[in-house]
Amino acid sequence: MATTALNQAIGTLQSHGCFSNSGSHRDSLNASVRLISKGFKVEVGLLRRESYCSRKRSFSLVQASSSQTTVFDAVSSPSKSTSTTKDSPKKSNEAALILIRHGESLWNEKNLFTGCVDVPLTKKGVEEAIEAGKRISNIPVDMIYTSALIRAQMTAMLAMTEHRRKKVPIVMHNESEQAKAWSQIFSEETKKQCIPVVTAWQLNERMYGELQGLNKQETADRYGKEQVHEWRRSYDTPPPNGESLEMCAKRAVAYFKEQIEPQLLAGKNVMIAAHGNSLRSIIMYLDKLTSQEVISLELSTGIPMLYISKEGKFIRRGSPPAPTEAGVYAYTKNLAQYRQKLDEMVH
Ligand SMILES: O=C(O)[C@@H](CO)OP(=O)(O)O
Repeated sequence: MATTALNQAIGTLQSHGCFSNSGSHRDSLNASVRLISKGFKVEVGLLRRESYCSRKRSFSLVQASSSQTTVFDAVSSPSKSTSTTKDSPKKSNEAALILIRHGESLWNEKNLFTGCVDVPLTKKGVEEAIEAGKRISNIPVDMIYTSALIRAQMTAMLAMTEHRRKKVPIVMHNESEQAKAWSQIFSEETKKQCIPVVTAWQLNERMYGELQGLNKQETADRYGKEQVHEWRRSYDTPPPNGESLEMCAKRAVAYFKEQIEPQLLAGKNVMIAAHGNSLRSIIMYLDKLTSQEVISLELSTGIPMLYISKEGKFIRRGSPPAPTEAGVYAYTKNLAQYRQKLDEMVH
């Protein structure tokens, strides 16, 4: 294999802008993440919070370290207001966090290592994104973060076509002063009906180095199943000239802490559309998984997962099975009230 310098590759990455439904889920709609760790199996879903409780895990998190960016001022968000609004019935430091891995891409379909190669969704991926949107259609979304890659962006946009609030997701363009100026909105009323979409290369898929474009099965045949599994799932072994999960976490989790966590702490409801490994690293942080536990964390394409951010802690609420699932709204008073408002608006 060629010896491209990793730093060079990461530099390139900076310049441009996963849940397998494995195993025997009793309810496949309910399945979001399957974690098998050191001889015990934890299936996390809406109705399986007890699994995590039984592990006696604490969900407390480190407080966010930096202040909010000004990007979001371009489009106002309901939960920013201190008064009761249509979208956020009650001001609170509680917020919903939806994580979603992109729908199936053309290279997922072909079983090729994709990494930072910018591949679009398949028709099935488009359908998965729409289905995911239905499942979160009653959950408030004030801010959307996606990677710089089209498969995550398509997923976010397609999912939002199903949202009952019918706000318009608007991609923020802050790459230059001109881009910023040329994409301004001059109606406060219109701004209120928009959701800012922030694209960030830091949320990109892990850079897969010299595996990008190779067939996963053929690579396993050539280098051995164990070696390829280590490249794909271990925490600190990078694929040749690529990023390990640890390296991916350095940028993805840092971005989450610096940019996204302050939004959640301010009560904004956030959706993140990203990738198998960038999301694995974020989930590792949210759920305080060890480098051993994360090895077994598998994410399927197009399955949304919900967390509630409250008082600096993240509470995993699994994957909303359907928009009408009563349990979704039993999570918090705020979500129930939000849904009630949506019902009133629609009827
Ligand atoms: O090819 C990739 O970019 C990723 C996600 O599809 O693969 P893996 O499951 O090996 O992390």
